[in-house]
Amino acid sequence: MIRNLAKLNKTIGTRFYQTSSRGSFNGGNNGKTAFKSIIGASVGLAVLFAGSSLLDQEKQSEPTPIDVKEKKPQPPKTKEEYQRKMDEEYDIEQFKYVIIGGGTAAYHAIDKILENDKEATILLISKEYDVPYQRPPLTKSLWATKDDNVVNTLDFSDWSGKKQNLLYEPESIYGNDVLQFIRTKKVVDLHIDEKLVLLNDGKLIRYDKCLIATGGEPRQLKFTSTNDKKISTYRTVDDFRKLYEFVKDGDKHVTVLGGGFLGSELTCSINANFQDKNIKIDQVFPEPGVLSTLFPEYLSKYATDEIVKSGVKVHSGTLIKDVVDNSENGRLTVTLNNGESFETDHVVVAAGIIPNTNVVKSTSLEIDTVNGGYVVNPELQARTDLYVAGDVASYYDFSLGVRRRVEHHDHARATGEMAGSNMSTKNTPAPYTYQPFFWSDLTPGVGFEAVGNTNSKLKTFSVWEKPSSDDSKQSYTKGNIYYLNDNNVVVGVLCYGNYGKMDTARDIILKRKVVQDLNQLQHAIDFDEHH
Ligand SMILES: Cc1cc2nc3c(=O)[nH]c(=O)nc-3n(C[C@H](O)[C@H](O)[C@H](O)COP(=O)(O)OP(=O)(O)OC[C@H]3O[C@@H](n4cnc5c(N)ncnc54)[C@H](O)[C@@H]3O)c2cc1C
Ligand SMILES: NC(=O)c1ccc[n+]([C@@H]2O[C@H](COP(=O)([O-])OP(=O)(O)OC[C@H]3O[C@@H](n4cnc5c(N)ncnc54)[C@H](O)[C@@H]3O)[C@@H](O)[C@H]2O)c1
Ligand SMILES: NC(=O)c1ccc[n+]([C@@H]2O[C@H](COP(=O)([O-])OP(=O)(O)OC[C@H]3O[C@@H](n4cnc5c(N)ncnc54)[C@H](O)[C@@H]3O)[C@@H](O)[C@H]2O)c1
Repeated sequence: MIRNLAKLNKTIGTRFYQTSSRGSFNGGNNGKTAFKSIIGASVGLAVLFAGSSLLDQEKQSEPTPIDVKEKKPQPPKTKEEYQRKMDEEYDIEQFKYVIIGGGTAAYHAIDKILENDKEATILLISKEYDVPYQRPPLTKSLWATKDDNVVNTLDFSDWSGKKQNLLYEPESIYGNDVLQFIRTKKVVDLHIDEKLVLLNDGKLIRYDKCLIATGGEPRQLKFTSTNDKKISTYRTVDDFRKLYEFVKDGDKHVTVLGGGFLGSELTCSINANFQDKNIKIDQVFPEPGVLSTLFPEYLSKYATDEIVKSGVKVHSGTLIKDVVDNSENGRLTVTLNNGESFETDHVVVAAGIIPNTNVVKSTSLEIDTVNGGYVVNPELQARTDLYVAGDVASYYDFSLGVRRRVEHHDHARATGEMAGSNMSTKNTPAPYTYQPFFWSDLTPGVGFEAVGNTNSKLKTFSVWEKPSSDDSKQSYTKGNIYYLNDNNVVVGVLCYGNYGKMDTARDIILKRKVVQDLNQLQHAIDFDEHH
């Protein structure tokens, strides 16, 4: 914290916000960001810094003796006066906006607040060290740089070859009179009536409006070995740095537990980029194939076969029974529930996330007992002046007509923007009616964008482009998969290898048309030509 403040202090007087260089994507904000040039005087800067620097220190000043004869202490007359006295006594700093969590939803909320409110004072609190960054490249492009210095630069090229950096904005834009950043501190409670946030070091902060954007925590599994250097979860840039440092010199065996998005993407990226350095991977998961909660059975099988062909040893339909330290060779022994066992150097557990709903303890906030997460109204409020966005929000999906929770990037971006906008608008807050998309890339032939309810338990109808002669080896190159509910209404669409179709897919879902004859869907979405 002190180190951070020292760093932040260096930026005093700069008040310089950089425009993001990132491009736009389907449903994105067209690359526009309010982290833009705001150059001006640093009014109030000293006050905020002085306040922040006290966050980690005990209050040192002696109490001033009161002359009892001259002045009788008067009880506070108004709530505001009471608050002011309390804030002075306990060194409580006040911010117009307090954002809990330093991820994607938080970043986009701040961006909107800066756009709407020129008087904003914002405090961002994250339990991570790093300033907000995007997570998708952690399982994709960051592994493909062929530059071991990537752990320091976090520079990479995206799928189109465009140069990117993992951080949404450079460090230097945090820490000034408008935007403060507290890192490596956890919010442990919220007093909603008093509008107070409690940090794990005992400090209190007062807000006018607050956003909970705490995402989720990787599910931990218990094994006999408790060696947390060799058995890890994977969610943060720090997890990336550690795993990359571990595999970069080659000659290792890695076990990935999980056949969902994270386990499958990570397996494919490490395998594709480090196979030539003799990194061997076993992937273990209970489902019959990868991404089987999403892909129809035949496609999950195809994707799994592709991963096997790329050199990974896949154990589908299998659970890891235990992981034990092997004292003879310092490695780990993995035992499977089918009786097999093998030696490994590292186990990555990718077994889903648990939404972080542990920030409000002294007041009850409704938690969705089915989907998890804090229940919000259409304006993304859990209570007046308290908003929730991203992975941790349980919201009502207007176009699907169900309450749900979405654990994907575009939803975090869009709800972050919406919450930030609603927190700072002078107008009536707007409802979140957007239908977010998500995407994944595994092996070079396995990649897609999808929108809506794409649960593989639903009835699906797939339309595949006939492969050209060059593609003849690959069975599935480009296709559109439609997910239909019991009433034969399309509720989800997955465009496999067929990019830029999400708006058309959204329109189909929004129309809620009963599909009388599935062949009507044959040409509902065309195939793009440039890939
Ligand atoms: C490796 C990886 C790859 C992904 N790839 C894709 C992809 O390709 N496509 C896609 O659509 N989605 C992808 N996702 C999912 C997407 O990144 C998430 O849905 C998104 O990051 C959620 O954003 P969020 O802001 O809600 O939460 P997060 O980004 O998780 O941010 C939450 C932040 O809050 C902090 N925090 C939590 N509790 C507290 C507390 N009490 N006090 C202070 N801070 C706290 C956390 O440390 C974290 O910094 C990926 C996820 C991961 C992990
Ligand atoms: N604003 C948004 O909604 C949004 C969404 C996703 C990614 N991004 C940005 O994209 C940048 C790149 O991120 P990344 O490298 O982790 O993701 P990526 O390169 O895997 O994909 C990013 C986007 O490109 C699409 N895509 C992937 N492969 C494609 C292909 N072969 N042809 C056409 N489109 C394809 C994806 O569906 C996704 O929309 C990041 O800067 C990120 O912030 C923005
Ligand atoms: N492209 C993307 O959208 C993308 C990419 C990476 C990560 N993410 C997000 O990151 C988070 C983590 O991803 P994930 O793949 O871990 O979650 P997931 O829910 O997609 O998959 C979880 C996997 O772990 C397995 N699993 C769960 N409990 C288990 C247990 N007790 N024993 C053995 N296996 C168990 C499941 O069977 C499944 O294979 C999710 O929110 C995900 O949406 C998204």
